[in-house]
Amino acid sequence: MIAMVPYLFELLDERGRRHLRTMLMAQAGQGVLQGLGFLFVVPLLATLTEAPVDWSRLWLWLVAIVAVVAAHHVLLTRSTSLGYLVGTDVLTSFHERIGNHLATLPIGWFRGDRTGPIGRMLGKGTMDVANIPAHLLRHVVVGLTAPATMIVGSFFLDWRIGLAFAAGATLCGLALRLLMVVVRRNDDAYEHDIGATASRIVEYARQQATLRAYGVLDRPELGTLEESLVRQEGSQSRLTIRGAWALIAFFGTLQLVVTAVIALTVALTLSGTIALAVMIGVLIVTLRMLEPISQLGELAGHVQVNADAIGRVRTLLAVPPLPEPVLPARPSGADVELVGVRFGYDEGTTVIDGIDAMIPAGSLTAVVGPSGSGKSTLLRLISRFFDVSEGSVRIGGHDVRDLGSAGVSRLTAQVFQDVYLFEGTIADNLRMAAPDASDADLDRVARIARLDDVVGRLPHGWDTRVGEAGSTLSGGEKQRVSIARALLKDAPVVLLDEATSALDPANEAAVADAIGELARHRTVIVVAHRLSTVVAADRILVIERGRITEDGNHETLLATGGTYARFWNERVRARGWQLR
Ligand SMILES: Nc1ncnc2c1ncn2[C@@H]1O[C@H](COP(=O)(O)OP(=O)(O)OP(=O)(O)O)[C@@H](O)[C@H]1O
Repeated sequence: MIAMVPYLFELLDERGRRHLRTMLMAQAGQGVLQGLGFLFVVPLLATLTEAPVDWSRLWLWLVAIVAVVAAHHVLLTRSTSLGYLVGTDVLTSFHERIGNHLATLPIGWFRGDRTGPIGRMLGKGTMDVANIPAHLLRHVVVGLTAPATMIVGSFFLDWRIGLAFAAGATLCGLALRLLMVVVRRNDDAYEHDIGATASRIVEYARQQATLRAYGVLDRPELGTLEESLVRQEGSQSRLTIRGAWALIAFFGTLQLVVTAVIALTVALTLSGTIALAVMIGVLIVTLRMLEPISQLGELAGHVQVNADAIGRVRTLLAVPPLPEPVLPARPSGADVELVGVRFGYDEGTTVIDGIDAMIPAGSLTAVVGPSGSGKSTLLRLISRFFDVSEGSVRIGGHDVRDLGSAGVSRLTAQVFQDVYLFEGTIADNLRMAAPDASDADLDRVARIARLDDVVGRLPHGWDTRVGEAGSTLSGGEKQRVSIARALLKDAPVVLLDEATSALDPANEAAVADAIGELARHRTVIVVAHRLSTVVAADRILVIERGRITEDGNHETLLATGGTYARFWNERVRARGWQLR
């Protein structure tokens, strides 16, 4: 239970840590004072029942009790306000830390099934963690320190009663531990199922068009959304039922311990071992001890659920980021060199199988090859979305690992197959690449990327909102926005993954012109699917099964009569057929 405290320290910044430290000390003080307050009742009662009554001693104990109660209230006020403060610290620092960390993770980490759990972690997860210092920790610390003080104090009353308390506390501690283990196991399963359901719901909402196009409501190979919901309900009811049984076991143990202590105290009184006043005092202490311990039991489930949320945040923060150089290298030029590059997404698999190529600055290189041969993967390695398993990717004479992520990002601009536009206006989407770009800059790149006629046609021009993921624009229009964005970034190396989907002739011509413009003063490497792009390239690399099998320009490769010639002939045939 208390193990989560070091994790909170670990996750907070210096200011938050200071607040947490003071809060914990105030809460521990509160617990000790609560325990002492009840213990002081015993000598008070003993003094009262003496004949004659020693008034000065009686006053002394009364004053001691009043002082303890007053000090307890001061600490209670302080720790409560600090609890809210630390809760706010947690909320503010968490989103920042998680966000910063996500930005450093390899792109490969972001799989589709991670959207649900990340969303839940950033929403409910951070609220759960903030709840620990704001509400729960006080009950945990007081629930432990108050009984501990009473147990230590009870040894001064009578060692047998002290021993009985200590044995009872051990039993209750074990029952509490069992309760937390039960909650943790079942909560892990519940969180897993709820995260999976959240991912499915996101997919279900996003992919409605595809699902309806195929006349299906769901993807049966992943199990239906309904099945996910049923699984989630199942794990939720298991968590509730098993948690309730463990709680009943805890309270049963507590009642047993209390009954045993009361029976022992009465027996000791009847045998004349302890005085009647001590018995009454012990009974008061025993019954008062019940309150913080019961509260601890009732909250144990919540504490465990919230501690699990900390665990998940820690697991995320422990995912190693892409290594960054201490002193990033400075590139000279914009040529791209691949030296013995090997790579596989998963252990034991090979997608890129030893590629060597020198791509000079300012050239346009087309990469062609069968589907799945590794073309897009090559662009991802040049962008350093992943690190190579062997060999080296070099830009401007330096390994991308020595340039660092920021360096590679400055040097490269990407235009991907699946263009993703962010909710906002067309202008916002372009200014992502250059926040300070003027309206004139936007107009300039729009003309080059043939985006100007799209902007001119839309009712709100640059201020037209593109909808979530650019849903209000056509595929060709989105590509033009994406090319304009890359132009605005003005990076010396442009990596372009041409969409495989066919564009209408107007869009195709516009995109081809835009690529030509892009290539004017830049190193452009394009995974090409269109004849117009391939034929315009200075050089063509044919990739098959992760290797370069042909390397040359259009005429020489066509003359070779190999894979490229087949690719060319097939496309020409397909095009001719289309036109007829
Ligand atoms: N994120 C990923 N995780 C695991 N495997 C992947 C991932 N992305 C691609 N692959 C696999 O790597 C291989 C090469 O994929 P890649 O996308 O580079 O091919 P491609 O030549 O660009 O294909 P296409 O022309 O169809 O886009 C394929 O077998 C693919 O299944």
